[in-house]
Amino acid sequence: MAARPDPRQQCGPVGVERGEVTASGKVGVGHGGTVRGKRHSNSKPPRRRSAACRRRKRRSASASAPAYRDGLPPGGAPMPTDLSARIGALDWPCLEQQLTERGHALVQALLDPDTCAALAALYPHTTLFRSRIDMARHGFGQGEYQYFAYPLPEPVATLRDAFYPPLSVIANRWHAALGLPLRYPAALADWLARCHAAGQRRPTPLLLQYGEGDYNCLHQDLYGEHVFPLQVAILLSRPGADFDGGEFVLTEQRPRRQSRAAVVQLRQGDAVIFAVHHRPAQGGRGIHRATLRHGVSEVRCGRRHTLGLIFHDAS
Ligand SMILES: O=C(O)CCC(=O)C(=O)O
Ligand SMILES: [Fe+2]
Repeated sequence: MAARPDPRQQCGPVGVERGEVTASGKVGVGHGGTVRGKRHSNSKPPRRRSAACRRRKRRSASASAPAYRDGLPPGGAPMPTDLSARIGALDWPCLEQQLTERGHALVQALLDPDTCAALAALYPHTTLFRSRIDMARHGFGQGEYQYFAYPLPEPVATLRDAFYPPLSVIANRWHAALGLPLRYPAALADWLARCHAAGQRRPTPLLLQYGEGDYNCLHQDLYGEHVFPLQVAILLSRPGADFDGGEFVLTEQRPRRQSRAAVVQLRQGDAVIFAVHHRPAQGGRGIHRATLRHGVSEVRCGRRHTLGLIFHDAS
């Protein structure tokens, strides 16, 4: 049978903008600059499981193999040897256009399933991490995440190193467009040296883990005065197989307008690049600052893991 043409907008061989669902509404207004902004109550009414969730629960109860391979040694995740080169070879002009027009861009199938599974399997290796956050305890949502400790394991270090240079070019153009004087150096080490000199020394790349009923409230990942304006999240689990629900959501607030929401449909191994807190947006009266927040809708069933790459370190 002939393959159906993929209606999604292509961004070169790897970067692809997948179809997205957008909606308007009053979401998260008025928390400009709030670190992990909008919070709400964690008490929820009892949930009715969908038939698909019930079927998955029965299947996973009888399955003999775990969803993820376990027991990888620190730094032992298999890394595609060409990962750095592949990131450099992405269609950056196309990704920049998407970022500048919408505040997010999608890179399809950046990591292969084995690498995703190996990364998710790092979660129980607590010695790899500097701290673990219970989201409900902080009012951030429900679920948990851990910040990696330095030295970052592979392929996390390579991913962060390789994404930074092309993103710094975009970040500098955004700053120029917004009339901000700060410019970012071309190498991650130089940017991190600036963060460290200002007391932001703790690594921020993180691994997130969600179970049934978990969610991540809309927030901004700000950890101090020094902010790199773009970040990356990579979905490590398989939607529809490892979990249902749990969609990556972004909201954008423009001056004097209601917020716009976007659901980015990620598949396992896809990376979404997005604005941490602001992006330049073209308005009727010139360029202004749009404010962004991101989060994850409720995971209806199963388990979802994500790798987050944030480029400023934390104080
Ligand atoms: O789990 C997700 O998709 C969101 C992760 C996130 O908030 C982050 O990487 O900063
Ligand atoms: Fe985040």
